[in-house]
Amino acid sequence: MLSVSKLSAQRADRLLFSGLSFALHAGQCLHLRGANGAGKTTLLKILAGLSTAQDGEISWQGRPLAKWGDDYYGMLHYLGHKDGLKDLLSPLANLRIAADLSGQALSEAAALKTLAQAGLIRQSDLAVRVLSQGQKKRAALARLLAISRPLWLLDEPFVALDQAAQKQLGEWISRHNHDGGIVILTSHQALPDAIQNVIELNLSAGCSV
Ligand SMILES: Nc1ncnc2c1ncn2[C@@H]1O[C@H](COP(=O)(O)OP(=O)(O)OP(=O)(O)O)[C@@H](O)[C@H]1O
Repeated sequence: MLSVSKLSAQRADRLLFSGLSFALHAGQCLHLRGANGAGKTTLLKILAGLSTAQDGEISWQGRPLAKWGDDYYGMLHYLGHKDGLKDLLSPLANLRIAADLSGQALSEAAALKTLAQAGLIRQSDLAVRVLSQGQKKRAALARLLAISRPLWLLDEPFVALDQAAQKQLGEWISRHNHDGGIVILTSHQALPDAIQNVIELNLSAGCSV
């Protein structure tokens, strides 16, 4: 379970949100909504342990993040606006290195199978720098399948994806929820139908779900 209690964030001289509280249980998906600049990315980064809140507490599995230390990073995938890929390496090499770094070694055959699921089999050996935006996004998203982690924090994951890839990502998220994983995502567009029982949190409007 991920629980957030009375969280507040200020950036520059602007209070983005305060008193933000919610709890997410295994299998739930939270859709963060709100106008440009409302603080969605800021909140995701705070939840990922990459940025600090002014006030409040976040706990994972009943334990405050401060007590988790670096072990917390092994619980989550954070996919931000930057895809986190090495431009000179191939999607295959990127995926295998990411898996190695996470301590979940991935054979070449398993990595290729994942890239096939991501629709990238023909591009698996090309340098990432020559891929299209959508293909780069697919290469980044392939990590979700290849490296098992319970918490997915996804910032605008559908941007740059074509209809088929959006539908497929919706199915991955649905399956992750079905397997007990938690997903928090931002999206300015409606979510694919496959994602069920979505909780919405509008940062422009309120602070609790
Ligand atoms: N390090 C920072 N220094 C100053 N201001 C910041 C910083 N980080 C974020 N902000 C400001 O905080 C506000 C919230 O930014 P954030 O990226 O969280 O918004 P968002 O809801 O994700 O927006 P969008 O829908 O446009 O992606 C913005 O006004 C942004 O300029």
